[in-house]
Amino acid sequence: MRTHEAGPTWLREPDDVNALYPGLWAAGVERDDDGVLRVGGLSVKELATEFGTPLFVVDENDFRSRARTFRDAFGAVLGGADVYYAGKAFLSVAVARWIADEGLSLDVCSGGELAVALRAGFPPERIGLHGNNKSVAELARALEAGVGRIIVDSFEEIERLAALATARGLRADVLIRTKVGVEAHTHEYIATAHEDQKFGFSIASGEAAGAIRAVLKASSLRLLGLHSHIGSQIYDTAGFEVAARRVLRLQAEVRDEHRVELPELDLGGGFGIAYTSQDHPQPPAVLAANMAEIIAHECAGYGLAVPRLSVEPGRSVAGPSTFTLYEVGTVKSVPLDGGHSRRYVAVDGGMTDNIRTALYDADYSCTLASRGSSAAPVLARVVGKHCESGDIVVKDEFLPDDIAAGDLIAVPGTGAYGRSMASNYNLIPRAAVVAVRDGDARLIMRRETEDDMLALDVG
Ligand SMILES: Cc1ncc(COP(=O)(O)O)c(C=O)c1O
Ligand SMILES: N[C@@H](CCCC[NH3+])C(=O)O
Repeated sequence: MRTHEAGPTWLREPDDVNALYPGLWAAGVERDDDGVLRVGGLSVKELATEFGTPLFVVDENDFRSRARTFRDAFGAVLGGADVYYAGKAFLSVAVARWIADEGLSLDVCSGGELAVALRAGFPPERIGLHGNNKSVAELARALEAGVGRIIVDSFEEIERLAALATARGLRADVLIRTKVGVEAHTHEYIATAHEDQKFGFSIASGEAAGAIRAVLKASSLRLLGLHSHIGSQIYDTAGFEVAARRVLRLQAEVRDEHRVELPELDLGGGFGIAYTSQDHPQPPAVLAANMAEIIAHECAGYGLAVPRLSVEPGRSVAGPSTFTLYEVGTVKSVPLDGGHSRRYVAVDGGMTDNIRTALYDADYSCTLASRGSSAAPVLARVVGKHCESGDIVVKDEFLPDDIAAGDLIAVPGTGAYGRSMASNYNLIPRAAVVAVRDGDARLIMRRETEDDMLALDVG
């Protein structure tokens, strides 16, 4: 007897609800003979007991190995391209140290991210500072810290930065963020290259050419190159290719107008990852080879020297390394039309640790993590504990019919834009992050406490 309504077309009823789809989980995740999930040699039951739930569990070896894979894949093309890990995906002092150890550079986009990087002792010359509205204090701090590059995003910022650098007797290295006019295939809120959005200087309108003139005129700024970031969670490489073509055409125009060849080119991040078994991301080596081919071809066509390429992956390094561990509380069966029902499985977190489902209608998957089960699969919706009906973590997943309070559920692919976008809605303390490696678990971000929140309330 089917105990569920028909699922969405992408969701196939699994033969085995205990199966782990390899593309979704960090390399160190496996199930033991009792069906308990283990990561880096530790069971999720031990982790939940020691650190509580909800808990972000990072497989440190997996994170580091993805960082290295990007470094090596891009390091192997065009005479060596640089990889700036985008800290907005997830940044802590420990993560900044992993990134430094693995030989990557770092993209920060706020004073807070810069502060974490500096506290970690991250080499400032390997940091790039982004932001469409950097404050004077943020720009000043970046200059004083010796940040390697500032990616400018507006005419006002060019003036501000030039004045701040002049006042300090410095020359700041800058890239200009362009808007290439590509409609990236992703959710509207995370597409960043169409004309009607806040980031960058439009190439089509001539704004980018104006920004180039302004930077070249400012004696306290040195123009390293152009930058483009078309959006996030993108699988289709066509958008990156169009972006590369448009930016390089502009680069050729710069050479013709100003007689300068810009030495660098940054094509941003945005590489998609798998959130369900239906997602098939491109490996970094393929991304690197495709970009290199287009760049080499366009440069040859324009007679340009090939600039030093850099990219800024965030999600594709951090996302797959981590799962969120939740404890199940209330389970409800909600009757639907046609005699069907949906199982609502409520967990002890939700939209405060994962806003992506509510914000971008994102798909996630999950599994029963604290035991195996031979019960029949039922179509379930995993929801949180917040006062919103949109507080959904996993819209549709098959879970065993005997799922019950006290079970642990794990949601893979939550290392990017989960903890980094966490909130205190409903005054729920933000979740802890634990890094697991070779049988050791280390807290890298502690759980917030009620006292932390009460301390802010000075009324
Ligand atoms: C300028 C810039 N670089 C890099 C990234 C990282 O993107 P992702 O995490 O999709 O790789 C972002 C975020 O979308 C960004 O705005
Ligand atoms: N926060 C977005 C990605 C935006 C990245 C910043 N430009 C997400 O979760 O998918």
